[in-house]
Amino acid sequence: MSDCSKEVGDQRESLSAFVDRGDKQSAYDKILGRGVLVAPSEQQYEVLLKRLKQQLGEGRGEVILEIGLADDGGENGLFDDEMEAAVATLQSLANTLECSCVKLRERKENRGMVAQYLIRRVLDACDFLEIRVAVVGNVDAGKSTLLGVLTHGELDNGRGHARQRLFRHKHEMESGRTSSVGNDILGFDETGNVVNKPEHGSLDWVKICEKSSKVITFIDLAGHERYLKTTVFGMTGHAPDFGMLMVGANAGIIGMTKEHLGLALALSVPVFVVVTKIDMCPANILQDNLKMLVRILKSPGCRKVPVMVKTQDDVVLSATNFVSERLCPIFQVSNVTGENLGLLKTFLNLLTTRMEYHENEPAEFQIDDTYSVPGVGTVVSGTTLKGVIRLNDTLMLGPDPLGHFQQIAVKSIHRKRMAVKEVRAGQTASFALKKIKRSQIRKGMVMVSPTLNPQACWEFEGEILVLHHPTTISSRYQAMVHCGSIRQTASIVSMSKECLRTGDKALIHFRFIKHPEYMTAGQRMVFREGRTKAVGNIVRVITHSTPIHQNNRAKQNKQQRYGSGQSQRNQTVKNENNPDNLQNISEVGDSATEKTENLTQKQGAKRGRGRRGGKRKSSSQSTMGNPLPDVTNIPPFTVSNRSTSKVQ
Ligand SMILES: Nc1nc2c(ncn2[C@@H]2O[C@H](COP(=O)(O)OP(=O)(O)OP(=O)(O)O)[C@@H](O)[C@H]2O)c(=O)[nH]1
Repeated sequence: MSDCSKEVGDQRESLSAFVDRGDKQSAYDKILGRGVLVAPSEQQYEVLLKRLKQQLGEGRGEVILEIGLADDGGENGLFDDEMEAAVATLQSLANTLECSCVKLRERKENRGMVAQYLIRRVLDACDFLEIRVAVVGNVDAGKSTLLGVLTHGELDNGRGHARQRLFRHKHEMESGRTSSVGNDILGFDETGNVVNKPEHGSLDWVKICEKSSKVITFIDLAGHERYLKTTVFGMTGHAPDFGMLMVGANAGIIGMTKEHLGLALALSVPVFVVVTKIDMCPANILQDNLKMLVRILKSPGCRKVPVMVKTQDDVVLSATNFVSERLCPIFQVSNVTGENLGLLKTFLNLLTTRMEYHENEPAEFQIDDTYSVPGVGTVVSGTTLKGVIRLNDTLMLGPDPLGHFQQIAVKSIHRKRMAVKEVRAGQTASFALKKIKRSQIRKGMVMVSPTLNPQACWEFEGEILVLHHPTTISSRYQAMVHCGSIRQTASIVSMSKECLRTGDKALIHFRFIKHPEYMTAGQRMVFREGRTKAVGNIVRVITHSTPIHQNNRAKQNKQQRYGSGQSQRNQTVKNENNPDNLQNISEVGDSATEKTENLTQKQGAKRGRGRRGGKRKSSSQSTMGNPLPDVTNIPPFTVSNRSTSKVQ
């Protein structure tokens, strides 16, 4: 048995198990057992049909079933003729429900064979299941290259050939570095075949979507520390279902790898790892780097169960158990020879969305970008978080700098550049809006159902865990709040503890410094500045009927006058805590490279202070306990900076 089978073997789903989960008093009891599909009676067939339909609904159109397992602890497996009959029944059930039925794997058990099948609904041309995968990892790990190879079906030459198709900016072409949040798609049809067919080097997204039952959207994030702000925004604002952490086989866990892993963990995004460049890495170095990776994943900060994926069986087992968040499948691939890319594709084909969907919930859509399209007008893109949004629906767009929401009509809807009539929770989309200028909209705004009667907030309370801070955090500290597609500096008004160090938890009262935002209790948030990072949940949103900004400014000015002394005191406090949390990731395998990096960072910070003459800082650059930024210089009610370029 492989490592993978050992790790996840006990969690296997079987058809009998899922039937067993139903109402015990109903007819399900009578159809339990290994032979349930072999020769079902008419009544049993109807019950199976009903259960399969329900299961497909829960799985947003697909389910993986295992046939031949005994439900009573008896002997597993079906004889050949029994298996044939069972598969015929399953095929017939699938056909009745307009689904495909594809064998994923089979294995020999003590009595006979056990097999796993993927049942996937055949969707019409306008519909497809969408899974979002955030691609993270250090510079040069091969992120853009892997995406180029997967989406364009052409191997790389080891010198940056495949990634050229994905770069969006001239400077990216020249430097070979990703700096923006990019989207690439990979479509699978109902039988799991890749549908991407580039024509003259470019992909027609509409064609891919029309032919696909499932579309994987890769959110390609920058690996360089300089673009960390954009990477954090990609992880929070684009609501990924999964994170794909890329590691270069030669380089191992260096630079931003741990930072990105920590971010995914903090946001509870399940992660799988792809080790690239195995074609050019000496075996001993690969083994050393894999050992280090496994050590980090198992460390108290991560508490993952790493699993090397080497066979088709491993793929199915890890994909079916992946939602558990603890499992961390590891792939070893080469973008040049194509080794193991087939396993990775099968895995991607089997991933299921994590976002729940309830048709009757009021709609909520978060905006992560805005465009002005000639002939169309203002277009916003983002993710549907709840409910359904249909063509010509009227929604509330906001909040504006005064905290107001305005009614807005949806003129047209696109999913992956394909015109559709509706979008549901978990799906990304672009809307053309009527009678609104692009300058009136910014990232972080929402469009919600009028029934929600949305309220904007300047202040909120969050329960926060400090993952890393060199000294202590106290009231008046300012840093960037990332929450969904919100990205704004907030200051700490008060805390349930006097000061916070690495590993501390506290209830914190925050206040945004520029404009009010729309938030809801329960949302995950990241509070960060450089490598200082705190994560947590919004527990209370404090809404005010009138803007409190002006009052706050007076208060903040006062605080600013007294802030500096306090900050100097704080800076001298040394962190002595060593809690069992995410910060431990950085303690595993600290290398000389990292130390050099930290040093460079510190020197950079010093240089930065020198340049600014140690006085005024921009809000996003403020450091803990240092004087607050000059809020008087921020115009009271202006729309925040909205750059058209995504480079940050
Ligand atoms: N030999 C070999 N080279 C690879 C492989 N994958 C990527 N490369 C090369 O590694 C270099 C860096 O790859 P990129 O895809 O740009 O790395 P990245 O992680 O996207 O880097 P950023 O965009 O800066 O974050 C390129 O020259 C690729 O051709 C691989 O599997 N084998």
